[in-house]
Amino acid sequence: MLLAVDCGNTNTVFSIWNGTEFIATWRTSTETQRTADQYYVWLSTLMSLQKVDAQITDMIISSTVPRVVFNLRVLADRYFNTRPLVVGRPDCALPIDVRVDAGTAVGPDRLVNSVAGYDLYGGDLIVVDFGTATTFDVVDTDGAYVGGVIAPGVNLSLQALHEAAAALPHVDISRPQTVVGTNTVACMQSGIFYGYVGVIREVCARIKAERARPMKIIATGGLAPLFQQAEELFDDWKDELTMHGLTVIHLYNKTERHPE
Ligand SMILES: Nc1ncnc2c1ncn2[C@@H]1O[C@H](COP(=O)(O)OP(=O)(O)O)[C@@H](O)[C@H]1O
Ligand SMILES: CC(C)(COP(=O)(O)O)[C@@H](O)C(=O)NCCC(=O)O
Ligand SMILES: [K+]
Repeated sequence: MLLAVDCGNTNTVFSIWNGTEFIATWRTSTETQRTADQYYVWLSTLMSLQKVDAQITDMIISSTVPRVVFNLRVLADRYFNTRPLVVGRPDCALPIDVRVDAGTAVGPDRLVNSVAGYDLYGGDLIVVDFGTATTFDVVDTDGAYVGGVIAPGVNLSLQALHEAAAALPHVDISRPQTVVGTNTVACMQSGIFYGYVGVIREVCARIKAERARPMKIIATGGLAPLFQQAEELFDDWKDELTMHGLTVIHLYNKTERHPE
């Protein structure tokens, strides 16, 4: 079975794919100090607690944090006796083209999202991912990643307000009842929530205008449903989009290529 690892700047998600479906998904905070042995203790404990009987034979990693890749490689080698595919490295082929300025190291999560989006929805897409940063990935008609937009993440924006202004508390994102807040928390929530609705609308409208064609907007990340339920901003949203992309890339490398 395949262990797919999606490491973002805030959280790292591990999912086990049996070839047809994900049989387990676990999330831990991303920490550059965590060793292979620590990952394994955590993972094997959860597997036995939830009675997940999986023989891991393959591993694929997407990481926006380069420093964690070394320890994940050691995890693969020491505990699963396999050499992991690492998205973005030359030996991990992608089923799509990447058409950006020379020398640009595109975030692997964005490439994986583009692969997943193209596989599920076809070309001409905008994939919006609510992570530490909010990213907009533009997928061409033929599935190529052709660039996008990086905006500060929703929680990052709330945290920045709190850290920079002595009188502003830490607050969680939610949709305020009214745009005009009558207390500090409601004012902050309104600024972030409706500000973000504006960011999403404006960025997507400008991408569509710039590319002069109809495009589907697909969202992923924990905060996608909050925005979708409130404002109908997306054509669809999919929780496990990045994980799906990892399975597609793994299969592509297993079947389409014969590297050795
Ligand atoms: N369902 C949710 N409700 C509220 N906040 C969420 C939810 N899912 C994720 N978040 C927050 O969004 C931020 C980014 O989450 P995540 O998708 O894990 O980012 P990354 O992929 O960059 O690690 C984190 O601060 C996390 O706490
Ligand atoms: C934009 C990102 C920080 C988003 O990461 P995340 O929010 O998933 O942790 C990541 O994709 C990244 O580091 N990108 C490199 C620059 C680029 O994609 O062009
Ligand atoms: K992400």
